[in-house]
Amino acid sequence: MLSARDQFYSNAASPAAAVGLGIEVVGEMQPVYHSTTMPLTATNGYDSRRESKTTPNSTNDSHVPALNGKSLREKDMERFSNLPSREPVDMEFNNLSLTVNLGFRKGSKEILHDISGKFSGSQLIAIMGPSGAGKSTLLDALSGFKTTGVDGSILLNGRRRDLTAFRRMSCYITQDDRLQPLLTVNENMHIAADLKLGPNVSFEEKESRIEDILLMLGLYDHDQTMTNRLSGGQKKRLSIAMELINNPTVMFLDEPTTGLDSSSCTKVLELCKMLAQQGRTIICTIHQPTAKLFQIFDQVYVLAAGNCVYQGSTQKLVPFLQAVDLPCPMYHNPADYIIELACGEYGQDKVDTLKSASENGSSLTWFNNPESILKASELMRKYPVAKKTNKRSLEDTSYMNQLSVLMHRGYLKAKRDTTLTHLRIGVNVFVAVVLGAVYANSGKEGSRVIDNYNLLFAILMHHSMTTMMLTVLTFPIEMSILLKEHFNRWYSLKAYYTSITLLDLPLSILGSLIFTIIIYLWSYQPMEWSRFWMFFAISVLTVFVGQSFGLMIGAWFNVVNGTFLAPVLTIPMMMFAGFGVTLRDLPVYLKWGSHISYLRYGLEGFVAAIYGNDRGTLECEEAPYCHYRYPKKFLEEITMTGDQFWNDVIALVIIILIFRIAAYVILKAKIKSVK
Ligand SMILES: Nc1ncnc2c1ncn2[C@@H]1O[C@H](COP(=O)(O)OP(=O)(O)OP(=O)(O)O)[C@@H](O)[C@H]1O
Repeated sequence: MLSARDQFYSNAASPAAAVGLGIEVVGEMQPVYHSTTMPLTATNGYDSRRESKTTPNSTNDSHVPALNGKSLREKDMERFSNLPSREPVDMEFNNLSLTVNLGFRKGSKEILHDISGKFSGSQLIAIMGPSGAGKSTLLDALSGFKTTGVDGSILLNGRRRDLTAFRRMSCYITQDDRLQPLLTVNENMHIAADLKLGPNVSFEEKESRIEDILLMLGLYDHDQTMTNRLSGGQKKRLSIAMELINNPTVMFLDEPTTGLDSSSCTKVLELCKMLAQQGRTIICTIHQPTAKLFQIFDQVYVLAAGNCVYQGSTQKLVPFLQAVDLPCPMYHNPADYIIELACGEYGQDKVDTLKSASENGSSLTWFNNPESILKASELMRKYPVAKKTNKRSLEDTSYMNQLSVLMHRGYLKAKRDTTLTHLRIGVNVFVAVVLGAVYANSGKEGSRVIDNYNLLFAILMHHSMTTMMLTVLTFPIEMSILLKEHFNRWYSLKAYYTSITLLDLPLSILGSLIFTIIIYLWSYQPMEWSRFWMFFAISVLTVFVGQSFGLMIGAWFNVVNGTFLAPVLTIPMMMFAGFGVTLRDLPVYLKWGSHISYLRYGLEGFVAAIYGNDRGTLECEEAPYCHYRYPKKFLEEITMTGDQFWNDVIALVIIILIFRIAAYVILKAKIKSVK
């Protein structure tokens, strides 16, 4: 058999050119179907126009794909009875271009070049194109995920897109499934329902909506399965299911079929098709669909290096290619062929031909029933101006509801991730035992004051470094989920941030308490309750400082850079703490460092707890010469006064607040920069 390229060149001049998928075009584009292959027509494909005109209760299912032996619509339409129906949304964009900044002094780059297009309601639309053509960029621009550098107009039902209102009715499903791995399908669905529907919708109503969606998406039998055990296709369907809870009208899916086997691809796309038939506008990017998958779409929008080379129905792609004298070779998948053309495999002039034939997306000629497509002014007349809402927040539920649901989710995650929970307690016990064994009784013995001082510094490093590194390593993983869920309006950044701050408190306090009890008793620090609680307070505050510092780094950098930076940035803090070099001996031009070093305040606080408050003479049982029998002498030597405890506490609290606020600002900026 000839290759597509050979067929292309041999067919180009042929009077009766053969085109793909068994459709032969004879003379004036009369399709003749090859008997051995399936023709791509409205009779057995998807006639989206007919679909969109039928009512949800229509029983005309002859052309609706069958899933598990039953017609999709027959089986599933009524299952969505719990989702209120919505007006379909027609999306139109004109002269859309998107430019990205390449960085300082590197200029900018235009990725989308003045493209136009029209995506009608109740349609499943594919944005296709070779790698790097700009599919994801177009999806980002249309969904509002990217707003910087976007030029041109985007209309919804004929009116200029109001991004806030649009985001309330749309959702974005990312290519990678950003799901909570340690929650079951049912738990994930309930969390989504609680965040999106709030406490005013009864549990029963949420449950029945979840049941409907899981049944429809074929996940009902897996509702008790942990998400990390789901297959790729099931994860994709769960991502869709969670967004369906609040019944979006427009859904954007970035490469929903990537990484799935052909059967899962078909299932996911058939599902999208059904969702479209229910009145939604479903827009997917797809790399190069097989002929079977290609048929499922109602409409395709093909990009080549940021330009539109075809826009129209799937069925009309072959006639379009024929019309522009680039007939699809016989037995060749038209989807493959248009991608090959878009790649420039047949020459750049062909790309230009396609671009001008499709008028860079302005032409509606190749739509099904182009004459029935409403113009912007007609759409404006048809759809009244949407009611103005005074609600300022994008989220559907209150801050308190978001916070309590996120706290519940965090609790479930901590309960499931027993390894990490046990590890955190275990590490505290282990380090306390090791240090206790090394520094046994150093707290009461006058001849071992320096040892005890070393112990205090070791404790400080343990508290700050373990929590800092844990946050640096785990937070970036959470970031991707945060970006998706926050964009899809599940919760505000404020609610998320408060929840992660509060969630960690119990474990941090418990870990510090266990550590403090072991080390305090084993190293025989002064047996006074007040000193014990002072010691514990500094421990907890150091843990919080380490965590906040880690959060700041984790919010800014990825795991690799963060893991490198966190310890490196700690070294100057150690230097300025007054350990090794006393604060008195620090060069004048470096004195400022001691004021910003949280380790200095931690160390000073520990020293105040153990040797401050006029502690009496120390025992000297182990050595005849006791240089530091009098704690005051030791304090003088390390240039500390021992009465700064409350100042140290205040300084640590201020540093925690500064780090926390900085981490929040970085997170906010990061979310903005993605746009
Ligand atoms: N922020 C950016 N800075 C520089 N170039 C960018 C940026 N974002 C996208 N691009 C470039 O824009 C082009 C289109 O990218 P996009 O991710 O939209 O392509 P795509 O069609 O989705 O590709 P793929 O199918 O491989 O995912 C690519 O050449 C990409 O390198």
